Amino acid sequence: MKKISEAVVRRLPIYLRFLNELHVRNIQTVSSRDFGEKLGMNPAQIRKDLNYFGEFGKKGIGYDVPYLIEKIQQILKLDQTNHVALVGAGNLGHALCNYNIYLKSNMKITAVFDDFPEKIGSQINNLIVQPMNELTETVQSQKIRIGIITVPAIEAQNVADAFVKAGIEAILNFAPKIIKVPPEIKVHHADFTTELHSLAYYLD
Ligand SMILES: NC(=O)c1ccc[n+]([C@@H]2O[C@H](COP(=O)([O-])OP(=O)(O)OC[C@H]3O[C@@H](n4cnc5c(N)ncnc54)[C@H](O)[C@@H]3O)[C@@H](O)[C@H]2O)c1
Repeated sequence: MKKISEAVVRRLPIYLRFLNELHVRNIQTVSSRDFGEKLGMNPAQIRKDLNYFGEFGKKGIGYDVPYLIEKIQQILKLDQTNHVALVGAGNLGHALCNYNIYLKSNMKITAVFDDFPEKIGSQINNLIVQPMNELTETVQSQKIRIGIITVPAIEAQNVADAFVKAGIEAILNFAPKIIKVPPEIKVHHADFTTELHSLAYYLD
């Protein structure tokens, strides 16, 4: 398969969410024009993105919604179970764990860790906050491959190192700090402040 750019990979979940909305409304087919209109995107871009993975659309008919959902789920590996570990059971960590109920059953935060003694053993929904010395064992026993960092910036690198040591393959980092990891580990930064700052550029 051709090398897929990160921009394409980042658009696929947006397509998937839109397709799931159509599916809930029992809509069976969608043209790339409708697709583009609803998402505020260029239909040619959507066709090009999907064509990287195969000929999913039919000329004059469009895309079969359930089929495309299945295909995008396979491409994104959302047809597999993806357990996620979160480190930092503070304000943001709580909010993300509370969001768990909106995530599909095969992609959920299944373990949460903190190093503050008073937090260890406390409960967030159905998750019990575990001590950091249980990270590696839990990651391995639950086959966790994705880690989320919600600790203060100054601690983010330590947590990233602990994740790497535990065998995590991808990290979503909410701390405003660039973390260094081996090249085979994929990191996404969810940076609230830089998002706001770059939006400010567009203000009159
Ligand atoms: N709260 C927000 O709305 C928000 C938004 C965007 C980004 N962030 C970023 O997310 C991070 C967390 O923010 P918060 O408001 O939840 O902070 P918080 O202080 O409420 O929570 C941080 C938690 O991390 C734990 N912790 C600290 N060092 C640790 C370590 N080495 N190992 C394990 N646990 C450790 C602390 O005990 C605490 O429970 C920060 O980097 C912050 O800048 C927060």
